Amino acid sequence: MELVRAENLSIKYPNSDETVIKDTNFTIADNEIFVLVGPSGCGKSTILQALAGFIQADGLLTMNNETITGPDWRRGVVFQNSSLYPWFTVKENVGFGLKARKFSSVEIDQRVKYLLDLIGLSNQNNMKTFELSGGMRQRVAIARVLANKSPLLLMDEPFGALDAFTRAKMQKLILDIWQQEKTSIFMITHDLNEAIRCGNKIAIMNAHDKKITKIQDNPFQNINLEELNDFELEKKIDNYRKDILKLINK
Ligand SMILES: Nc1ncnc2c1ncn2[C@@H]1O[C@H](COP(=O)(O)OP(=O)(O)OP(=O)(O)O)[C@@H](O)[C@H]1O
Repeated sequence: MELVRAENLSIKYPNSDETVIKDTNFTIADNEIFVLVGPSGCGKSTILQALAGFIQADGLLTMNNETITGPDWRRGVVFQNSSLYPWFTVKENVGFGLKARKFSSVEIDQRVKYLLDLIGLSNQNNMKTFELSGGMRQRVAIARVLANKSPLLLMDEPFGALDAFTRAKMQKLILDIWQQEKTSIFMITHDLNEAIRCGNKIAIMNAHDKKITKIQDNPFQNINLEELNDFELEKKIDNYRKDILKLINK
């Protein structure tokens, strides 16, 4: 089932005459991980911001056939350095959105407990977030968004600030979460290995066209390249990566 549809989507920032995105088209299906790659400054975050409802776009942009007109709990956003509430505990940060939406404390406790288990931070539930490592903080940011049961997660370079080892663990976590929660994910990354490990679909932009120029199915989802011991498969993935790079650098 289709969740998001963008048709002839064009975007200008209110303070500028420049058209950043011009006539782009894409759809995101239910329970799909849609990864967007492209060179710096091509407009990836701009598309994410329109999806989040932070900026207005021309053309059609719908979720569940409703035009996106502003931010909404159904679209949860995770940034590279998501700010948590430093004076709140891990548990309070994760439950914050549900409290604001007036869920009962029993419901909040249940959901928060489940999510802390899922992200592997049950033992840290009473820690203040300034006491956590960068990777732990990003896990809390993801759980905070998941708490709302948003059907769509929007992630802008969510692991960009993390070391390679933590990053690989976070990619696995995202895949686990996606399987458990059946959510759709729109993710921006600069890391093609990350795109290949996480995406069902890989969407590509280049520096000139101001649009998504190609969307392809990813035949290699869930393969951790760090642990790969199959030379033939490695070669295939390498060629696939090179093809994507060609389109990015076009
Ligand atoms: N708030 C803003 N007001 C005006 N122009 C902006 C604004 N934010 C971004 N832009 C411009 O829009 C274009 C696309 O920026 P955007 O941040 O979407 O690119 P990006 O592909 O996400 O880049 P990066 O990979 O470096 O994060 C750039 O030319 C940028 O200068």
